[in-house]
Amino acid sequence: MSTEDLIGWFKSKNGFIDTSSMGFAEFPGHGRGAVALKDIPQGHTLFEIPRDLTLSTRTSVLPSRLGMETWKQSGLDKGWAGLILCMMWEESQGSASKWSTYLSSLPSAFDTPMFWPDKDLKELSGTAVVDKIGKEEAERDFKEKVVPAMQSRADLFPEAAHHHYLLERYHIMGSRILSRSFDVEPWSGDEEHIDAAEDNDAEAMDVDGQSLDTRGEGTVDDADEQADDTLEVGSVDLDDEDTENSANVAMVPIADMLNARYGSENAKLFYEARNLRMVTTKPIKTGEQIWNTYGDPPNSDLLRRYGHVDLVPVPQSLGGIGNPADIVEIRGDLAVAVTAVDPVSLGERVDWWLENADDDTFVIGTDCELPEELVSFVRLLMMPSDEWEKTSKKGKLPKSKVDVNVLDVIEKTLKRRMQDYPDTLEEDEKLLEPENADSLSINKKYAIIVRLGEKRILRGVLKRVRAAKEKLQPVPSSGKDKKRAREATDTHPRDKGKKSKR
Ligand SMILES: C[S@@+](CC[C@H](N)C(=O)[O-])C[C@H]1O[C@@H](n2cnc3c(N)ncnc32)[C@H](O)[C@@H]1O
Repeated sequence: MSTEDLIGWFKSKNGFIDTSSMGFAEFPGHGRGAVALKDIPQGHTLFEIPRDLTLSTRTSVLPSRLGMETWKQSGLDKGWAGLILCMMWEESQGSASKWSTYLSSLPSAFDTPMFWPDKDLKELSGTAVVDKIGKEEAERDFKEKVVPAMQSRADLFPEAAHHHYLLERYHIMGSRILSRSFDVEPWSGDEEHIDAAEDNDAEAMDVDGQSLDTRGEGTVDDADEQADDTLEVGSVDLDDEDTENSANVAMVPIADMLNARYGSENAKLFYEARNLRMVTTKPIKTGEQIWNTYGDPPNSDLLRRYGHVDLVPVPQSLGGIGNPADIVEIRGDLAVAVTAVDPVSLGERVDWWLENADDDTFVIGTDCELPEELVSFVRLLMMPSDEWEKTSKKGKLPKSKVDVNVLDVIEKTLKRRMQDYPDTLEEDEKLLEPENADSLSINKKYAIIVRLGEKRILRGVLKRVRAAKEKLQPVPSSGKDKKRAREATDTHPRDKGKKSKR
């Protein structure tokens, strides 16, 4: 499907696109993307998509054909199963579907870990990607929600169209949603606002208090101020329980052809009553790529959802090149495993924490700062029994104050976390050196980039923890003193607490 055919279809369905300002081109390594055909000022409308041209469970007629009761009973109103079924069904309608041209323009092959062989997936061991791929959950939804709904209505899903409803197609549609959908909330403006927009199409619409001409230059001074009115590609990772948000997940033709790179956004999609509007948020020079934002996620999420990673300049301590949005996740149970408290009390403390803090994973970013919650959690695990009793009664989380013993447990936790990766940081750095990197497959290279980003954060935070420990407890110079210092660090706070009580 050529881009011209897609644009022709878009215009025929009342979409607007300023083809004098923007075009589409292949960008090596990025696939297709949008390009400025002339200098474009900030606040310029690049294109507008009528809301009824977005494809969601709200706009497809399938849910009403199936009957809303059956739709809900089958669980198709939760998660992505409903939208996937709509997309498969619309595709099966051929040219009778409003979205036929659009659907045939979408990719059917993906580089995401969902489709990686086990050998490549092993390269991601220890990273935040592995547990979030969701292949089994998708297959369960297919079996439990989609197949029974289809079997109940042979009139809507005839045997002859069987090939549109294979598990393989289900995964492809799921990946299209993962990498290209937007979270499109219904218009929440009051009736008056909608009427005004209906009455006078040429009237400037108000977006977050700022006026934008309907088709031309506007006054988007600060995109950040407008964040609430803007949409990001792939902004929804759905909880299976979430009914309301499921209906918001929408495929948005043309808007999903823009690429994104960390900190590069120069255009954004804005909500309006009847349309979604892509507006430049910065001046763009002729020949430059027009970038949307995917919300600047860490490389682990970029790889999982979109199949690529971002590499931009970062401080030397983080390797000089990487993704500033990278994170490393520390599961609370690692801290529990390295804390020597009696198991009964430990279990009670963990349950109490989960009830009161609702956080079983701690996230560290590229600033390599210790999360306050992790410090608070470790303090909770380590506090003497009498203090624990008081804390549990008060229902207040411990202060995130560090001492040598808390830092010691955190250091052990971080070291333990580092062991989740089969290879060391130094081995990974070596693999990415130019003389070795060329022989790596793209999957392996991306996996190394993701795990190295996480490991460098761990190294950074470990360095900080050790420095803080040293500051609190300077290492004495004589060998004898060193031994004593080691013993003091290793002393468990419960013992310390008992000692101070005596
Ligand atoms: C919303 S689509 C954008 C349009 C897409 N390039 C196409 O050819 O249709 C998202 C996909 O574009 C590609 N992409 C976007 N930004 C990229 C980047 N910075 N580097 C590499 N690939 C990128 C990835 O394959 C991603 O899954």
